[in-house]
Amino acid sequence: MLNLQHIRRELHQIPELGFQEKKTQQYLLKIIKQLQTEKVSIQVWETGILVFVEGTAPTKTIGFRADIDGLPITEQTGLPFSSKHEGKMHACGHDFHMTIALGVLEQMIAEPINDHCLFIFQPAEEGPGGALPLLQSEAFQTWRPDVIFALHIAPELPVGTVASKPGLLFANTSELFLDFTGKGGHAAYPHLTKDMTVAASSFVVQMQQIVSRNINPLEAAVVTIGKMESGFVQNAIAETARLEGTIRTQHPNSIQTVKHQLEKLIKGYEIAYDCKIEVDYGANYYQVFNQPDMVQQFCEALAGSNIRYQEAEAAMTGEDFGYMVKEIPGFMFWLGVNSPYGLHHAQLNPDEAALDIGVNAVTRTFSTLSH
Ligand SMILES: CC(=O)N[C@@H](CCC[C@H](N)C(=O)O)C(=O)O
Repeated sequence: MLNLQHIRRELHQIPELGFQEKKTQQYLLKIIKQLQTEKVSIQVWETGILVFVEGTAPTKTIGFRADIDGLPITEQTGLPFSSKHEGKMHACGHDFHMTIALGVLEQMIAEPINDHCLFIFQPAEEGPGGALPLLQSEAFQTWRPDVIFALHIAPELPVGTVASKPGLLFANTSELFLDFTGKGGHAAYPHLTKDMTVAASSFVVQMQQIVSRNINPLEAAVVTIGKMESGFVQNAIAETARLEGTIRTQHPNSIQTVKHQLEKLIKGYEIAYDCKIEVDYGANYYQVFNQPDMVQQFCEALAGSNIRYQEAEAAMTGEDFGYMVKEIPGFMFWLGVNSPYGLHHAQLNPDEAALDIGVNAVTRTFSTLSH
C-alpha cells in the first residue's frame, strides 16, 4: 500500500515551475508503474501524465485532474522536508493534489468501478497554463473524459471539511506585466531624467481606481501588483521599472473592461512621464463554473462518511481547470487542510491528515458518478 505521507513529503521537496516538471514527472511515473496492471495505460504529455484505468462495465470515462507545478517562492516553513529547489515551493498544495490522485489511483486499480477512470497529472497551472493545450492535445482526445472533477486545498477550512457550490467558484484571470522605460541618471539631477520608480509607483496607486470607478460594485474584480522592480543602486535614478500582477473578475466581460481602462491609463502615463510602457497579459484563465447537478452528486457521495460538506463562496482565485469545465461537465471542490498561513504563503503548512480525507472524498465521488 502506498505511504501517502512519504510520497507527499518527497514531492514537496522537488517543486518545479510550469512545464519544467521533469523530476516530478519521473517521480510520479515511478509510483504509477509500481501500480500498473494490464488494465492501466499511461501516456506522457509534455511534463504531464495521463493514466487510464479500464472500468468493469463502462459507459463513460470519469476524469480527475491534479495539477503538478510549484511556485517561485522561497519556502520558510523550516520543515525537515522543505523544498530542495532554491526559490521554489509547493505553496499552493499541488504536492497534496498529486498525492491524493495517486492514493485514489491505487484504490481504483484495487477495486475498479464500472466506468473508465482517467487521472490527469497536469503541468503549469500557476502559469503559463497547461489545461488548455492539454485539452487540445492528441493524447487527451484518446481518452477524453465525459465528466471531470478536481480539488484544491483550502488552508482556512478544518481537516475533515470540504466545500463547493453550484455555478461560479473561481474567477476569470489575466496575468499582467508592465515594462516602463524612461531615462536614468544621477540621483541629484532628477530634472535631467525620466524617473521610472516614480512613474511605476504612481501607476500602481492610480490603477487601483480602475475597478472602483469602472466595474459594477456588485460584480467583483481585483487588480493586484505582486512584484515591482526598478533601479540598481541607491543614488541613481531608475531608467526602467517592471510591474508584475494579475487581474481577476467574476464576470468574463469585466476582464476586457479592466484591460481597456488600463491601456488608457498607460497612454496618459506615457505622456505625463515622457516614457514608454509595454503591456503583456501573459496567461489568461477562464472561470471555473461548477455544473450544479454534479455538485449535488458530490454531496450524495459524501453521505454516510465522516466528511462534512459546506457551501463555499465564489473566490477570486484562478484555475485553468476552468477551460476543462467549459468543455466537459464537471466541478471543483475545496479540501480543508487547516493551515494558519494561506495559499501562496512561504509558510503554508497543510495538515497531512487531510490526505486520507481527500482520497476518501475523491474515491466516493468516482463511485457515485459511475453508473
Ligand atoms: C488556485 C490558485 O491560487 N491559482 C492561481 C492561478 C494563477 C494564474 C495566473 N498566474 C495569474 O496570476 O493570473 C492564482 O493565483 O489564483
